[in-house]
Amino acid sequence: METPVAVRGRGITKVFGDVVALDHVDVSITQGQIHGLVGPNGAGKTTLLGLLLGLAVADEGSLEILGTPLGRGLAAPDGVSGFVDGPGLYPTLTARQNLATVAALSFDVPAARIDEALEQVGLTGAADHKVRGFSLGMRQRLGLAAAVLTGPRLLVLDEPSNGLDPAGKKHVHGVLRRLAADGTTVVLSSHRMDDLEALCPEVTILSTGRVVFSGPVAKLSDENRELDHRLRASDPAGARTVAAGTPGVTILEGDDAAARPDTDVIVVRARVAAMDELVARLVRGDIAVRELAPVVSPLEAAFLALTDPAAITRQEADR
Ligand SMILES: Nc1ncnc2c1ncn2[C@@H]1O[C@H](COP(=O)(O)OP(=O)(O)OP(=O)(O)O)[C@@H](O)[C@H]1O
Repeated sequence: METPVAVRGRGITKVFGDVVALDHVDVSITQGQIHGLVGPNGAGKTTLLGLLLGLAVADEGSLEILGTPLGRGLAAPDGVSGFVDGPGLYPTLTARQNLATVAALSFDVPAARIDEALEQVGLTGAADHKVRGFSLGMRQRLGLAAAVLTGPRLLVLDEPSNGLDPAGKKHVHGVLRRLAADGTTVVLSSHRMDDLEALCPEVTILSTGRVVFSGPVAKLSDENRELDHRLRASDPAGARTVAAGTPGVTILEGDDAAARPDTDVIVVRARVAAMDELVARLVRGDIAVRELAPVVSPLEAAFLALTDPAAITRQEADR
């Protein structure tokens, strides 16, 4: 059975003057999932999210949202809400009044939903405070409350974790996971790989308006790519000797190592098979492995490799 999709875009192109913000983008977003959009500055993430929200219209291509092809008019498609470039809030109104203005624009939002939405994002205590005094993280959470107020089936969020402290981020992640578990599709952009890895089973990586990857995060783990790992062992000097003698393993030194300033941590670069061999040799040598963790995650490594301008130029030359 075909997986139901909430968003299906084919050949989407959007041009601003002589800037091609989106260049024949194909994207499919599975219903009821949290889908991450990632890319360097200017890659086209906000432009794509804006199209999903009906804030702009593509110059070319087709976009189907929640089973309905998008027309040429500027209007939020039915069942879609969210924000780009930060949530639009009225600073002189309270949090509750801000949500009431959103509710007033929609016929079917019961007043009780406002309190529920405030509670959902952890702002009950600040409900009657003016937004003017809110921190960036509080504004982000209020923006999320406004977006969920109408019970959207597709939630579109540009950098929703921006400005959130660790507790706020955990709270917002929980809200998004619960929404997805209840069937809402969430599309969000982020520059934080750890957020995307924690939340998104699937991601789309954009680079200068083009899709360089779209699909399950698990598919990005390329066992043939060398990855840098931090290694902390019970016998640091012994571990260094074993690593130096393991084929396919390089010990990084100095700035390349990007290690914590601990003296007992070494940074090794290897493919998965060589890393497995290193661990086996350490264990055979009675050296306990206390920590072995990638310096950058597989998603971040893939992101850096796929959006590297030199790699993109090579791919274009190969076409
Ligand atoms: N309204 C506009 N007018 C002119 N150029 C625009 C407009 N909106 C976007 N662009 C350009 O389109 C390109 C894509 O911009 P976009 O904001 O979508 O990127 P982004 O991936 O969201 O970047 P960031 O990570 O910096 O937010 C950029 O070169 C940007 O300057």
